[in-house]
Amino acid sequence: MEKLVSSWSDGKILPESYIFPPGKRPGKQVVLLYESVPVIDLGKAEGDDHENIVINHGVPTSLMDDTRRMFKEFFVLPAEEKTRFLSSDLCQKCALYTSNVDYEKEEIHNWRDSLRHSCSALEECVDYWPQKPLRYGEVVGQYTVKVRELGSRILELICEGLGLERGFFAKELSQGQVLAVHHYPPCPDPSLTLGTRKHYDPGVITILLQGDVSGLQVLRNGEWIGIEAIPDAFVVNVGQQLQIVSNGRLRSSEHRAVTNKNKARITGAFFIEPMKDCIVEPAKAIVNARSPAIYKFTVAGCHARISNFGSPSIHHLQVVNHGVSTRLMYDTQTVFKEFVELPAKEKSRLLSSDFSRKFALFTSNVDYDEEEIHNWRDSLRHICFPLEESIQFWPQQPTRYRTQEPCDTGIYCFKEMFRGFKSSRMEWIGIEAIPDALVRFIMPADGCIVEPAKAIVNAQSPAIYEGVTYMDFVKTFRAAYVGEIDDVSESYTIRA
Ligand SMILES: O=C(O)CCC(=O)C(=O)O
Ligand SMILES: [Fe+2]
Repeated sequence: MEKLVSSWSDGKILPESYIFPPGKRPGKQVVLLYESVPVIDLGKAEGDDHENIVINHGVPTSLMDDTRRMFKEFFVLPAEEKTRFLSSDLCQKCALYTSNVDYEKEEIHNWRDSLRHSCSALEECVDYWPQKPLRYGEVVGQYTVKVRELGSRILELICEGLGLERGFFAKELSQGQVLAVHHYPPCPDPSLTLGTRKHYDPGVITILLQGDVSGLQVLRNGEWIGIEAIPDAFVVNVGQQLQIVSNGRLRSSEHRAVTNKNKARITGAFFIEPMKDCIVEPAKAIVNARSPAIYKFTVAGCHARISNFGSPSIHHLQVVNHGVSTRLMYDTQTVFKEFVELPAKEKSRLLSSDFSRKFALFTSNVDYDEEEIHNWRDSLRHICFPLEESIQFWPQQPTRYRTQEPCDTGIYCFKEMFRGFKSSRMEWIGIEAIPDALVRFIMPADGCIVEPAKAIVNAQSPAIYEGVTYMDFVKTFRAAYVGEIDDVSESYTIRA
């Protein structure tokens, strides 16, 4: 067993075995902090998938502080006190190791030491935990009980969101509970190494206590984004086995931890996992003919990677807990309905098959005259962005259609829901209202070049499509629509 980083590092030398290859290093660039990690306020119970920051979580701040103190006191103990826990066998009830348990096999090491112990059932494990500092068992014991309660509440919310019966996760799917305490000593050059290399958490959920030093980063759209350390908050990660159980509706995201030049960072990751041998599979209640299972079952103990039936890409998402009030959604539908019920004369003034207009009411499709068979629908389509400029082109009847007051308007919700897109390249936003359905499109601005994102294209994964201006893309799209060409994406595929 190699020595702990903290027992040999003087903070000045970074051995070669810790230097990651160029493409895997964090580099020197400043990583943006994630501005909008969804915050679950358990006073209000809202959230979404991936990472969430949880506040009002019911774990007393004093207990969080005491726990962090215990972690710190453990790691500053003299080396000989810690030696007896050294082990790379994760089946041990308590193991202290450096980098990873497969230190011997890995080429490059993580700049960290970790203490990992099981927490369930507490009475059975606590005696195996460190005896020093003296209050470790008492304080960390209480902490794990509270975090476990928090985990149960979050899992109940997830049940509700997924439409599963209460208590779905309460038994074997969440009986495994493990705490990993990571110590990242100050590192001579954080740009060259990693504290925790990129990975997905394998379990159901992870409740991470980041403390007061940031370092956690998540991969979003090919870019690493930092999650700010808020001492009183937890970061909750969706694990890969929850991704399976939710049949892909909740997604686990790749993350890593970077090191810090001046400060030691100590974090506590509480993993809620299925019991070994428990069968993990898409929940039967959410799998049906329209939404078939996309994952095979796997046995928890053997779980290494998600086994996937088909393509891992998401084509459609259903969003719940989206922040648009039910009242507002209902009002929106009512306003559409009122529009549809207006006398034909009133609406005929608005008929147009010209999509370049800011507003068009049409039947079937804009190319009605050319198509052989029509769709059984009438549609209203108008631009929504920027709202202030486009709203004047919208229907004047019913009068509420244009209202911008929050809460009793038909359209305000979209402004709320898509606020975030204002600064992006996705400028052209249209909506189509069909009596019973509403479709909102978010599209690039006309001149915008649409191409594979540079950050995800590289030698191993070269671009498979060439870039195209959005305007040209629309022309090809229409040609495919009327059957002049077969497939839009084919037109832009780069041939070897
Ligand atoms: O220490 C951190 O910030 C992340 C730790 C982590 O991702 C893990 O233990 O799975
Ligand atoms: Fe993790």
